[in-house]
Amino acid sequence: MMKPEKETIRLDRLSIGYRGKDGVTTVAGGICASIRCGELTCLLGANGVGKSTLLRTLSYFQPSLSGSVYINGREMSTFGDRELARTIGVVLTDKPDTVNMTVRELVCLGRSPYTGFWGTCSQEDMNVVAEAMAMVGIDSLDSRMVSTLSDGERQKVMIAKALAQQTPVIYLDEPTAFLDFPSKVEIMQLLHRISHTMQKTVFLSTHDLELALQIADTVWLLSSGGALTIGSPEDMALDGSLSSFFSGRGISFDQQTGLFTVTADIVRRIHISGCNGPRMAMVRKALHRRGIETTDEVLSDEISIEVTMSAFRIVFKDGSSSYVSTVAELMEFV
Ligand SMILES: Nc1ncnc2c1ncn2[C@@H]1O[C@H](COP(=O)(O)OP(=O)(O)OP(=O)(O)O)[C@@H](O)[C@H]1O
Repeated sequence: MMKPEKETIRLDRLSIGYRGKDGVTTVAGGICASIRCGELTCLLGANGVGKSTLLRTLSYFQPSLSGSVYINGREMSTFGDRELARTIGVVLTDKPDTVNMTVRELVCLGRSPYTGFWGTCSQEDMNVVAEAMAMVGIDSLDSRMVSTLSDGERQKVMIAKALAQQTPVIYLDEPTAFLDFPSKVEIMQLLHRISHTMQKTVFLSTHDLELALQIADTVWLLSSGGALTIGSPEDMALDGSLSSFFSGRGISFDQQTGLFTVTADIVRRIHISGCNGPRMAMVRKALHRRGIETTDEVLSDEISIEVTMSAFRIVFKDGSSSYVSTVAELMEFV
């Protein structure tokens, strides 16, 4: 069976960066990649690697140094302003200048590529705005002034504005920055839902690594120097791309759990036995934080720990033992 063609955006030997009076600074060069519709794609990379530069170049806010960007097979530079505004919606993290208006008025601005010179919204435009606000779940904020919104609420409003723009492509620069964890999850799930249910091409940059690895369909890892690795989070976990990308930065990637752990210098080893499960896992986690690795081997010169169904037992070097009920109490003996 033929796979459906999903490529919307194609980067062909794209070089991004800046031209200044002192010459050209290339942030990343020779990028060949594509972004697909009906998927959420997340761009990850350390501070300063060029995520915003790439997003600005793809949004046509800044010129590329060389190479091309194709949207549905057509070179981006051949699009007129209005046509581009009907094709790409961009959500930036900066607070909008337009705070002195209501939420509905701001979302209505998303209709500007379709409205006339005076920007007057028709009934049909208002229906699109209402639909966008409902999709994002902000109907109740309708007449609130934008300046009174929380960061999370404002982010949703900006996403609703992009939806009201009815573009097949949406780019977002760090949409989860400054949000509390549940709001980050909500925004990422919302964007995932939008990409899948509306068949949109959603591409965003983020520093929320674990969230991106759980929610993104495809991940782009951009390294300093401009090297780009692309794949599904699972394939990247299996082929070692994630481990090597983050190696040596105080975190390591656990292929079994698919999670990152803070790397600790191991200074001791302790024997642990008993029921495997969450209680054992939490003891291991607390020990790891203290630089202690657990082993099945009984070590004569160390205490050992037994995890039972209801308690933690510490066996001291002289053979005596004590029971405690919490991990914190256990750590006091370690
Ligand atoms: N206007 C500019 N002129 C020259 N260099 C710039 C300009 N804007 C950014 N840079 C440089 O380009 C590089 C990439 O910056 P960019 O903002 O794209 O990184 P980023 O990955 O988005 O970083 P962060 O995660 O910190 O937001 C950095 O070295 C930055 O200093």
